[in-house]
Amino acid sequence: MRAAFRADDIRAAEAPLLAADVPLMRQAARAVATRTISIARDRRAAGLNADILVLVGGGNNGGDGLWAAHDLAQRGLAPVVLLATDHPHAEGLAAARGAGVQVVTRAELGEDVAPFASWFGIWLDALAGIGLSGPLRGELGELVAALAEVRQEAPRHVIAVDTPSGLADDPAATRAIRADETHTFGAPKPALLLPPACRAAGVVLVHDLGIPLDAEPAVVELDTGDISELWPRAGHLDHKYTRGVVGIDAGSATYPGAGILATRAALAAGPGMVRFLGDRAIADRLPPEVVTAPGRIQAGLVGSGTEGGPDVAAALRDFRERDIPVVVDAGALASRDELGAGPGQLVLTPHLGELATLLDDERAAVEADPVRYARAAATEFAAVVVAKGPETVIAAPTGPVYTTPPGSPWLATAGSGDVLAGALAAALAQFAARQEASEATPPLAAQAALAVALHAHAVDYCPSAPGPIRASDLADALGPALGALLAGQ
Ligand SMILES: NC(=O)C1=CN([C@@H]2O[C@H](COP(=O)(O)OP(=O)(O)OC[C@H]3O[C@@H](n4cnc5c(N)ncnc54)[C@H](O)[C@@H]3O)[C@@H](O)[C@H]2O)[C@@H](O)CC1
Ligand SMILES: Nc1ncnc2c1ncn2[C@@H]1O[C@H](COP(=O)(O)OP(=O)(O)O)[C@@H](O)[C@H]1O
Ligand SMILES: [K+]
Repeated sequence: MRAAFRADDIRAAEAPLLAADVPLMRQAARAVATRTISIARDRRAAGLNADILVLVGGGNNGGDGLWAAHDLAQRGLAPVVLLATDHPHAEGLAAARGAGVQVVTRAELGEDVAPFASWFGIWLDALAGIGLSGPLRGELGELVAALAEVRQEAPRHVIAVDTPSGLADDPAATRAIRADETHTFGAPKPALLLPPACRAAGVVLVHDLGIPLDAEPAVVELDTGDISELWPRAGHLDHKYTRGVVGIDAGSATYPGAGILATRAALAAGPGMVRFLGDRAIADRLPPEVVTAPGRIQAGLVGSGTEGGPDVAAALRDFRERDIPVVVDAGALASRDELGAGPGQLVLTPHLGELATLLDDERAAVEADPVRYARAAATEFAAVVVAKGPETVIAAPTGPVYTTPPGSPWLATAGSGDVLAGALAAALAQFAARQEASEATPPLAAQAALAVALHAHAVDYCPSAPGPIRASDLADALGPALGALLAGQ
């Protein structure tokens, strides 16, 4: 699990340590310098340009950069500082100069700043961190835009100090120099874990520096370790009804496969029973352990492989009236009258195009800020929204936004969403059963995130991995993937 916190919360958590003269900046700089030395060594060994340019802005983020330059110089390297401010961190600048670091100012370079920066194979981006207020503006904004272009021209290694300058709280911010790695202090910042900004952060390495954070996280990223820890396990005294019963009404004459895939996925993801309550013709094509008789269920799935319509709306209404968690997928998302406040807890699973339709907006606008739209839909429909895309974000009306490490792009295959829908319903049924037994369970959005993480992890268990996968293999792979995680592998 990784949790990201808003800049204000990190600043508040740092304050007592700074008041006690804990040298946070020196520790941050040392971590960056140590990593930079190893990158420089590797690049030199590979015959690549290993000259180091430290981009320095006016706040403490620039201070980190200056102290890193100092540390690098003390350890025998020859970094150059590009000072992009008239108000540099005074102590840091004195230390860097004292260690013999060459300092060039933005003003001296004028129009030549881009060609100058292009001479260097390694950039440390210490222009701005969590002190950023709003989107990058003015000269700093122009500099970042110019350097972002240079960065694309030739392969070079960019290390972002705390954040790629320009990114902090807002995941929709896009003006930044794309980093290969981001060394972030205290805790990740929201933009480092959420799309689309996270694509500019590269690998995010966290140096906690002993900063104690007890605010509510803005973002929680759940991974396979959390599945091992939190996914319900069968206990000695369990029977099939205490392990969770899933009800599925999915598939149609046009798309029968979706009902089959969702059901196979639900079977593989660990519940005590799966009831298929949809089209009889589909039921005849399901594995023998699927129960087709009606009866009690603890979570439902409706809509995969359908185009909506009165029957789908009626199925959704029926599931809701049972007052259980219900996964609302594909065609069922069009049943507007059945969404919104009422009995049962809804988990909507739109891809970004469906999310745009749900909110009567353009797909491009949703792609530019999926988190905001997921939250808006969660609020409008009083639901958990699983906004599916290259990165999937999960939002309830309040509380942290959940996400998972990005999955393999091979997940973008027809039927993959049906598999996810089945896995989600299976997860919700199992957690609901645990809740009935008065056990503590994670919030619904976290339960959904665990299913999303399992879906992505199962790619590795498909027979064709690491190559392209088929959704039916993915459905079956959920079982071995989950089994290995529960066994602690
Ligand atoms: N609080 C601390 O002492 C610690 C802070 N650390 C570093 O300090 C950073 C925070 O430092 P600061 O609060 O001084 O701020 P930053 O250094 O992040 O940013 C301030 C600079 O950005 C400029 N700026 C702000 N908003 C802008 C905008 N919208 N457009 C253009 N320019 C803008 C300001 O004029 C200023 O030059 C962290 O990100 C981290 O790197 C670390 O050294 C660890 C300890
Ligand atoms: N580029 C990508 N990288 C990783 N995962 C992706 C990518 N594109 C799509 N996915 C995932 O694949 C699944 C596709 O679901 P969906 O769009 O509903 O497809 P379908 O309806 O064909 O099953 C979602 O879980 C989504 O997050
Ligand atoms: K930075």
